[in-house]
Amino acid sequence: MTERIGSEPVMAAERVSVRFAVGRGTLTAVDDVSLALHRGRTVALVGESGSGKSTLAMAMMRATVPNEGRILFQGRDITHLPERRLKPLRRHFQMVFQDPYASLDPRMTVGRVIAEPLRAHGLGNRQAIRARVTEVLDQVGLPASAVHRYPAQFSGGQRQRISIARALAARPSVIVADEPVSALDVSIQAQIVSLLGEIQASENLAYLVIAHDLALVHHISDRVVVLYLGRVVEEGPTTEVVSQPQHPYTAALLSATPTPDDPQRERIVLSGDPPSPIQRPAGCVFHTRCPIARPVCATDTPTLDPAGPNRAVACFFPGELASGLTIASAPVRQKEGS
Ligand SMILES: Nc1ncnc2c1ncn2[C@@H]1O[C@H](COP(=O)(O)OP(=O)(O)OP(=O)(O)O)[C@@H](O)[C@H]1O
Repeated sequence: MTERIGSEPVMAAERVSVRFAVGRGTLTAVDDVSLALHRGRTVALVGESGSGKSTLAMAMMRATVPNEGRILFQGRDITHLPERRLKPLRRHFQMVFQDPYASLDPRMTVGRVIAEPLRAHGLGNRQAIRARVTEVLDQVGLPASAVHRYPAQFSGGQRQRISIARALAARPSVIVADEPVSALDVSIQAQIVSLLGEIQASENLAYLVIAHDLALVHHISDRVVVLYLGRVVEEGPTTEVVSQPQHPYTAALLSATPTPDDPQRERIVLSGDPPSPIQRPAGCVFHTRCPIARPVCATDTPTLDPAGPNRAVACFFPGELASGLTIASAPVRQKEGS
């Protein structure tokens, strides 16, 4: 798939950093990350737990204010917009969460759940709201009669359809989906992925999909951004990143993802856990776990440099772990003390 993005992004993060004060220290959750969302396209944000995916998404949704950088919506800087001016814009960006059971209020009927954003934004009278609720229910493949029932009366997949209907109700332009299928049975996952695809096409939506591994990303995204300890280590068109990862961390993530066409793929087992985001390593953030790290990686920080059209990688030795075979022959260095 070639990437030809001429239009202005509907939403963008520009050099965003988010830090939290913890105890006496500072935790850097997101470090100088830029990302652009375009209508009709999906960006997948990938990384281990704690890599900063949700924090970045929250900053883009303006649920938090970044410490540095800018958030743009339709070209407008909304980074420091006060809530009263942000509120009318909020209907344009909606979220779908991992666990539809936890994210849907169990005391509300499905009708109320879906109508809630419409009411909150004053989008129509009772009759118009009812009509819209029926419309989005139909769009997600649920009967109009669902409005009278409660979320608990539905299966996991149906509940995720309800969450999607709720996100769609106010006709947003951006949907952030945080692990939208990982809580669902494998048999249901494909249905929800294809539903999200159909809805994206019919509504021309921009998606940001958060995922901790690359398995889902393959089917759902045009572009992938790989985060490690709050930094982008690699980004590019999904098909290219997945077939030829340039960063050893991406290669490691991919090696953990079984693919039917490459069952022989060797696993790169990364030694140790990610370092604490409070005490981030000097040099390359990944060097303490990197199987190909050299001395320079511990002292100098690689910048995110172009690695082909629409691709970028932050590594002094990009491409060294590009294929399963190379991975297998590369010794995995055990870090002392880990
Ligand atoms: N409100 C907060 N206060 C302090 N630290 C926080 C806060 N929110 C997030 N963090 C920290 O920021 C880092 C990034 O967390 P974040 O939730 O963004 O990662 P993630 O990649 O989304 O992980 P997961 O896949 O587990 O959701 C973590 O170290 C986390 O502990």
